Amino acid sequence: MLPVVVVHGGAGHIPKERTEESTIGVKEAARTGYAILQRGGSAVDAVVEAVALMETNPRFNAGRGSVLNIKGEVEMDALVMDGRTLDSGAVSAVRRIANPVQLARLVMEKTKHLCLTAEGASKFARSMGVPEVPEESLITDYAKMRWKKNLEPDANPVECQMGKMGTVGAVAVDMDGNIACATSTGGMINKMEGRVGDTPCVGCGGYADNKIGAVSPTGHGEAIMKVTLSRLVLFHMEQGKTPEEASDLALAYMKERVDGLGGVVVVDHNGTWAARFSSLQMSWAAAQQGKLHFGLFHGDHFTEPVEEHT
Ligand SMILES: CC(C)C[C@H](NC(=O)C[C@H](N)C(=O)O)C(=O)O
Repeated sequence: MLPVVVVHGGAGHIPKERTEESTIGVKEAARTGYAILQRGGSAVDAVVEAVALMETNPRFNAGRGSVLNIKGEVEMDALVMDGRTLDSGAVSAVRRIANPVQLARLVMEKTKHLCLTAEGASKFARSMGVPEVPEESLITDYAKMRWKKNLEPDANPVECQMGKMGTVGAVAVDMDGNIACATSTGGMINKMEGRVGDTPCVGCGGYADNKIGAVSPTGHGEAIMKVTLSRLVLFHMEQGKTPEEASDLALAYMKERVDGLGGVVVVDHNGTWAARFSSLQMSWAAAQQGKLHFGLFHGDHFTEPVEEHT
């Protein structure tokens, strides 16, 4: 099986001066995931490490750089799913950890549950030896500025969500044909305390099944949940659609039915991949057969060689 990894860095509007960094970030994540796959690493390893790298990068709305909730705090959601067994692990509204996706993986591998939330998730992190980090280490000046701006009485609710975006996600197929997905986010700007979005909900913020493929989405979480976007894409693939057709059908349905915009990265069990979005832009990158593909706006498809380790 020819390994492949596809990542996204969010479907929200990225201000012009930040697009370059976003593209660099997704390319780096795709390269990291691809190197793991080429060394014979698993699809789960590849998606978790690719996502963890983007969580650490302050340019994305996940881990450090997350958007703030209404109280000015960071509450993060993350999910990982293993398409071999349909096991998944998630954390929601978790605070003061650097890499929620790695904690989600521990939930999958070390507990009999699929999702841990808030304080319970923090306690579990401590019990696993995951270090607690100071809240301030996750908050960037940019996130603080957006938060303040959105608290102003005349703030425009649409504008509110613009400017600082970058939920992150990845899907991969490894050499053995195993498939996985992972997604991580700080959520929506100035969300209510305790708000849980699509990301940690299996079938919404991601799904992976070796028999079909895998999806990681980004977009307005409430809309994604209403249509269970990830599972909807896979449903269309089960009906014989290609990853690209299935993505476009599911995204069009979300737009028509609930007025929601977003994007997805997708792979099928043959290694065919797609990166599609109904929003204005989505930063994405894919690596397969010695080539790195990437883009940001509709119609973009740039390529460059990627190092092959054999
Ligand atoms: C405005 C939207 C398109 C921006 C997008 N947000 C998410 O994906 C948020 C995540 N799905 C949630 O609801 O918690 C982004 O970060 O790029």
